[in-house]
Amino acid sequence: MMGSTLGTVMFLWMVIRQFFPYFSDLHLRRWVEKMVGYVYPYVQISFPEFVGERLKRSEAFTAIEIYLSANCGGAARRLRAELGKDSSQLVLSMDEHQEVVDVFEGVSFWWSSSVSIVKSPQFSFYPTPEGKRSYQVTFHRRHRDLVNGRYLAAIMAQGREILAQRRQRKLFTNSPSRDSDYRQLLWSHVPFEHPATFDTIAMDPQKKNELIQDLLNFRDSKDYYRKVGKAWKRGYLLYGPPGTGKSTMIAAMANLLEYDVYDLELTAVKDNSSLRRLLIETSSKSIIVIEDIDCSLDLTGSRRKKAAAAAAGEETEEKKVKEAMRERDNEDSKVTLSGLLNFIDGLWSSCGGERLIVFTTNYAEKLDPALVRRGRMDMHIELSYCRFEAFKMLARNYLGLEDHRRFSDVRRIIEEVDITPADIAELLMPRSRYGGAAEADACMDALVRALEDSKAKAAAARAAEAAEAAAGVVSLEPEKTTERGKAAGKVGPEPEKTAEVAAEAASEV
Ligand SMILES: Nc1ncnc2c1ncn2[C@@H]1O[C@H](COP(=O)(O)OP(=O)(O)OP(=O)(O)O)[C@@H](O)[C@H]1O
Ligand SMILES: [Mg+2]
Repeated sequence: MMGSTLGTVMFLWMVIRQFFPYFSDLHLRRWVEKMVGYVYPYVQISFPEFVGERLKRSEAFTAIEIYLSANCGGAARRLRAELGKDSSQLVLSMDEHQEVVDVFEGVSFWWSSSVSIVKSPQFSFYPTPEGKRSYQVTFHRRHRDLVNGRYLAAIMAQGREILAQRRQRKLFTNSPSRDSDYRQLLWSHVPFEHPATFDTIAMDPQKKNELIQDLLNFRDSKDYYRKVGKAWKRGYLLYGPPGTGKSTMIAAMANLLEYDVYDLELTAVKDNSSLRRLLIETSSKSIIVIEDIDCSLDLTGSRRKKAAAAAAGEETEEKKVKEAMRERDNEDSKVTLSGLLNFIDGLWSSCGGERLIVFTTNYAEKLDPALVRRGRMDMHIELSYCRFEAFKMLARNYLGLEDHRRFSDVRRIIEEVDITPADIAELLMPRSRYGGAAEADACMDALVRALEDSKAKAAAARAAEAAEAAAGVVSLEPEKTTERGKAAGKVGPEPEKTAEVAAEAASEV
């Protein structure tokens, strides 16, 4: 039908050109278009692949591509295949110059894809595609309102949803910034494939649940943040000794919320404005991580300089050289505390939204209070040495053990010994591939031995420390020590009595 209409129009066109040769081309075209409008009631909308100056791929184009391949891919004769997530499945989409029909609320829409060859390749910094691809939709003009109101919105919504499911999450890191190259990418990325989940993290179960609830709440409270007028972001501070699972926890958070991870290396950032540029380039649904915040930023720089100046008189040569070297190292990076605070909750931090900012440190007490106050770091999470509940999770995870005869020994010792989950995990890793009960027994025995060892070592270290302290006190304040010795004599059991008790005990044996 469309063909016959077109034929009629072409015929009319030729007739018009013969009879009105004095019409200018422009007049003619306008007039013809008007005439065609009466006869040909169809409207066409075109969606080019690239829009804008930076040749950013149009979101509408991507959504349409996904929508069409999901809804009417079967109708097209020629399809294009790409490897999807995990490289395990093929994603099919309509190839160029194909036409399919989509029916929405009982109305037909003709979709076609086309590619026009770019004639003169212009000089450009960005890689230009070989041709300009676009999708066209044709529909009757009486459905214009439907298209504007519901049809395009439905396509965008469905396209986005499928894209989110299919999305391969990424782990980004910032490249060292250089002045000379404005076009270099700020972040480089690899696929994010860390397998950690909250099920495999050993920590106090109650704290873990609280954290999970907090994260899920955050993800679902877009409207709430809007209502109270806060930017949609949340800060977490993870602190604890090395090997207690801070980095693992970040991976688990990313896996729970399905966010991308931006691992920000502060020492590679030149100054505050580079920091801001990095922030702007992050997408929403992401976690921005700054590991070991106390080491990566000279937060106490000015104070240390003053202290150094005060103590300069007594300083040795060697100390001065060290100080100078550290100053020089820091010169490359001029990110300041106020720059970092602005990064976290300045005006720029609200662009995008749905972002977590996570800091990790081994020493929470070293950080500037301004950095960790509520509102900047909303939650402080301590990851600490392994206690019995956490140990049970590790035993279940690594050895599949719900219970074992050595659990009671572990329970007794582990409360007194500071051992990290990383150390325990290492001890519980089966040595052979097949595992089994004997393997589990061996692992548990090794663990108890290691726990006893470290308990003995800790006791020895404490004794040595006490002895040293006592010696120090003796050498510094001889009189006081003698007094204290006398006092101690009073508190402790009297010498004669002690001998009596010992004799009694010996006779009983
Ligand atoms: N709480 C935990 N639950 C399960 N596994 C853990 C836990 N803590 C540590 N591990 C294991 O120990 C290894 C080291 O942990 P991780 O790198 O997360 O420590 P960290 O706290 O980030 O240390 P650092 O302060 O040195 O960066 C991980 O591979 C992980 O398997
Ligand atoms: Mg770490």
